[in-house]
Amino acid sequence: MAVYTDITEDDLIRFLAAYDVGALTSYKGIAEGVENSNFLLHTTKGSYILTLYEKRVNAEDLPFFLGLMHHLAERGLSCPLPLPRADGKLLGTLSGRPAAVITFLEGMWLRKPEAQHCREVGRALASMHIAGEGFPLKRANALSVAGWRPLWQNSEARADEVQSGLKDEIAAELAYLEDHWPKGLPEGVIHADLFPDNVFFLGDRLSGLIDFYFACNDFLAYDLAVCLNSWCFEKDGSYNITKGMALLSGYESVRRLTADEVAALPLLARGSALRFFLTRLYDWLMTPAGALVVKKDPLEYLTKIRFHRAIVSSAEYGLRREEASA
Ligand SMILES: Nc1ncnc2c1ncn2[C@@H]1O[C@H](COP(=O)(O)OP(=O)(O)OP(=O)(O)O)[C@@H](O)[C@H]1O
Ligand SMILES: N[C@@H](CCO)C(=O)O
Repeated sequence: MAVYTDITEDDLIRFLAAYDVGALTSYKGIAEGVENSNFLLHTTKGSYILTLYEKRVNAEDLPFFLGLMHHLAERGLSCPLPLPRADGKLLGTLSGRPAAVITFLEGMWLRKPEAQHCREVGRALASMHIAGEGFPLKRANALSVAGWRPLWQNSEARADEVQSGLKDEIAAELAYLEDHWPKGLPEGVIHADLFPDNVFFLGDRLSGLIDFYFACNDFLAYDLAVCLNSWCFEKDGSYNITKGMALLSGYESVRRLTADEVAALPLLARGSALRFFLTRLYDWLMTPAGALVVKKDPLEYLTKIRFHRAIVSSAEYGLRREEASA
């Protein structure tokens, strides 16, 4: 359960006095997520999410994340909105953490997504890329290729505790990606963490996207690679090409990939798999015993790195186009 910072009822009531949300009737910690502390609030006016921003969120980046949610919502994308305080600010402080109250998005995330859901996610991702155009703030991707080596250096010495041989394999993978990382692909605002637990559905209809706290400016196709990794593999580690085809064709029904993006997809997928491997490995090794969070398995992403390493052409992902075999 991701509640790193606890709150008291008295502090919460004082904090909520700055918002137009009515009186608090109940609240509870949310047993999901690994990054921030989240609470579900019920008040006399409705339901809200309270988020306390934790370790990986730099307070200076919060105006980017919160402003982006407004920008996307104004352009018709379904996502939660941070509520303004009486002083007009979107952020306050609670239990010593930056904190925001966010509108509650109806829906559930899918534990077992199918191909039709992958198609919906592809469409929503491309729509987000288009809706993000014109957003004036910028934020570099701290977890792209330049950020991987410092992350790796924190866990490298203990990597073989998780699996023998890991230290050498990841060192070689990282060096390869640093040397071959693509340049000059189309860029824009990306979500960067659009896993199934960040996409809500009502029945089979996608109802919205949440958790914009890794959003940044980077290659648009990198975002698609994150989704290929998080939506199109089965629990046994196998790639599901039907889901891959659905995701890619859903994306391309809204925004067509350029030939360069198609050619770069295997590398981007490798890089994205390494990024999640590295943050998971770090958390696996460094999260103190007893923390109220379910740690995620880094080895799931080692399997994906190996899969992408063997890919020769994006056609193998199910991208049915001439350029895919270029
Ligand atoms: N706006 C919202 N409306 C409804 N539920 C929400 C909303 N925001 C968060 N939640 C609930 O809180 C859970 C955790 O939220 P979120 O994914 O933002 O946390 P996180 O710690 O940043 O997670 P992650 O591990 O995905 O980075 C979600 O799975 C969902 O159940
Ligand atoms: N979506 C990430 C957690 C948030 O960074 C993962 O599954 O590793």
